Amino acid sequence: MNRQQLFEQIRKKSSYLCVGLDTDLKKIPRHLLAEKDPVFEFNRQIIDATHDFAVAYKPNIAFYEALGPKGWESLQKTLEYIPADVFTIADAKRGDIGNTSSLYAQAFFSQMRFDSITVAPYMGEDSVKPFLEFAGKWVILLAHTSNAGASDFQLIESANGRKLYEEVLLRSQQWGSPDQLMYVVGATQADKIQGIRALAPDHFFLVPGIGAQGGDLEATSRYGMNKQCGLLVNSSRAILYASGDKDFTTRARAEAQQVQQAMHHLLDSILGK
Ligand SMILES: O=c1ccn([C@@H]2O[C@H](COP(=O)(O)O)[C@@H](O)[C@H]2O)c(=O)[nH]1
Repeated sequence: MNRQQLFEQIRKKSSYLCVGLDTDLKKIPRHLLAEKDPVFEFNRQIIDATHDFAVAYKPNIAFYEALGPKGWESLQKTLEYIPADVFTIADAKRGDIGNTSSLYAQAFFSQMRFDSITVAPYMGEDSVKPFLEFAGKWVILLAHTSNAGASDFQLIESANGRKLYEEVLLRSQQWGSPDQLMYVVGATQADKIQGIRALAPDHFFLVPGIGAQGGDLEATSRYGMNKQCGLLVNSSRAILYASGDKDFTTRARAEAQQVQQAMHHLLDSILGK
């Protein structure tokens, strides 16, 4: 899916919601554990309940890897089940020396056919480039993350006065265009988003941190939106585990719809109808 198509989906659904598929066997409703593949069954029902409010799904790969071969199988089945007009993100945070990165890219883009993958930028250009060589695919580089530890390294200032995350944003723009590169920018420190948008005016941002982490959707949107929206705002636990019982799909749907409604108003008020 290219940038224009992504924007068209955002306009069509009046939503820039990404539902995070962080499917945890300890948290899904008990009755699903009797299914042959409880993880896929949970995801299938969540996708059915939310896809009209979501423009992206983001399985966090850790939740599947942790289950061994069965987890990879559930992931593949989930990916195949996601409707073709919905953007897919492998939240894998990969990145290694070039030849290894090439194989990670092959795994997620050729074998598994995700639209995009999250990549850690800290091994530098040669670790990111192999992902960018896949035509039609997206790299989502970690820039300013939503966790408390983001300040440990990302806020360190170099001699030129730039913080590390600013350096990531500026340098990486020489490696790929806004048609293939997005950035992870956490919603938990909305005060930073305006400055980040100034450094990367045209790129999409994947924004985790609303919902369970308490980030601010309104401030994120007001400071972070560009003329093509430029935001995919993720919520995982708040939607997936809105109920741990048999009504989990109804509650997940209501939660996703509530976020979509807020996004609908924000899109209208920031971008116009
Ligand atoms: O900076 C980051 C980068 C990635 N994540 C991931 O997003 C989701 C958030 O889940 P919630 O349940 O909505 O808090 C999860 O997969 C994280 O690993 C992030 O939170 N922050």
